[in-house]
Amino acid sequence: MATTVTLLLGAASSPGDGAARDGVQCSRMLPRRRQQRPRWVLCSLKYGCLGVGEPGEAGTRSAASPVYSSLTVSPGGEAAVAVVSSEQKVYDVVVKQAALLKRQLRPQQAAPPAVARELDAPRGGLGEAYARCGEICEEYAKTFYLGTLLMTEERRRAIWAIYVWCRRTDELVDGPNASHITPQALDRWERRLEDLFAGRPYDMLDAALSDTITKFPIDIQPFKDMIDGMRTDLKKARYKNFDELYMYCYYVAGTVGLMSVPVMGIAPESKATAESVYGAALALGLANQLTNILRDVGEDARRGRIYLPQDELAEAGLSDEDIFKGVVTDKWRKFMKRQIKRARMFFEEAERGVTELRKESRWPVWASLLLYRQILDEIEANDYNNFTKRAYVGKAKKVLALPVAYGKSLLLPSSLRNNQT
Ligand SMILES: CC(C)=CCC/C(C)=C/CC/C(C)=C/CC/C(C)=C/[C@@H]1[C@@H](COP(=O)(O)OP(=O)(O)O)[C@]1(C)CC/C=C(\C)CC/C=C(\C)CCC=C(C)C
Ligand SMILES: [Mn+2]
Repeated sequence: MATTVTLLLGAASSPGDGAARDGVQCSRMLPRRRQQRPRWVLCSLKYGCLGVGEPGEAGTRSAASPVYSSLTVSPGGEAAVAVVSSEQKVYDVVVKQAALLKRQLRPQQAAPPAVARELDAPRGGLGEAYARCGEICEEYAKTFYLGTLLMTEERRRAIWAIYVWCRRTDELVDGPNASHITPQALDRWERRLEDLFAGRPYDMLDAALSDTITKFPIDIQPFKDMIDGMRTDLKKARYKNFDELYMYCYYVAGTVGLMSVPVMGIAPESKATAESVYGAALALGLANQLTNILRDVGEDARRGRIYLPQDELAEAGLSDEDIFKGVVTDKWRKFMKRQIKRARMFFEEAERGVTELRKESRWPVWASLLLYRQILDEIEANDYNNFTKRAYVGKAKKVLALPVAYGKSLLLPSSLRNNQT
């Protein structure tokens, strides 16, 4: 699939001028609709094409010499239709989510599930469903679970319900029954999702999410997109370039950010636009997934999968065989440095948005950002051996991250600090 996906990257001097920010060049080739947007420039976040690497290094491209993508934009600057449509796809989801949030609308005014009436009953019905979601979340993601305890009860339960749905979706393709999962099974999972959004949950865990969507302006699209990502995972074991990888990362992880923002909520004092906060949430999902991919290179290769962009591997003089052999060479180190740099840029983009969330929601997000980002440091500390050594953040570092995250969660929204939107 040809893709160029964009995010909102803060205020720029004038719409559509391709301004550079933080050394990252922004695309001049924006869809018309975006060029008309006041005060924002949508910058292409295809960092592989936009200033990652040292000047003159392969893969470093700027707006001045656009080679945005081998498959997407001609040197003359005409973007292919396919590019715009992929780009537009994520952008449209972001805008739709932001609009729902601004109007505090529920996407589908589904009848609340029958069990919803029992919401406040501590045992049985929804009370039990949410409690079970909490237990699952605690079991799989302890630190994150701890962070959710700071949130209001309604928000915390909603995040647990979303977490559990994501975890179950991932288990379909990665869990013990994964070898039996067919595209048809994913189609059934999607119908089940539609049913729960229509107020017809199949089981108690679905009922929790079904209830959550009646309380927060959550749209079905990111959920459907995550299922699409899992479909991709079933049939695709190579990614031609960063465009393709970006789209995959959006599907399986960027979507999580989009699902979570309506629940986490934007701080009432924030001056940021909802779109920019969604952009940051998307960036956090992407950063996490890229980090996941870099950590798991060896493990994935043993399953016959290489998520790394094929064109960048070739540029670095590396082949699939090199990945399967798994020997750390200077070529590999150089390649990895570039990948890590890109992931860090997404984390940086995400950071700007975390402060815009409601105060009580910021801690778990900061904690997950800091902890995940440290995996990149660990890959470096392992001298880029992600073939046979799993980068792991030790307990002491994990514990230390929690007060740091808490401290950061007390910061004023950056839109108030530096007059950003
Ligand atoms: C403004 C702003 C920054 C807001 C914050 C938005 C936000 C909460 C973003 C969260 C981003 C996030 C945690 C993304 C998850 C990314 C991820 C690791 C996805 C994994 C996919 C599959 O990959 P793979 O199979 O390669 O990986 P494993 O080997 O299986 O690990 C996932 C596993 C998909 C499933 C995702 C989840 C189970 C996580 C769901 C998490 C939530 C709903 C809560 C998110 C909130 C916080 C604070 C972490
Ligand atoms: Mn997985």
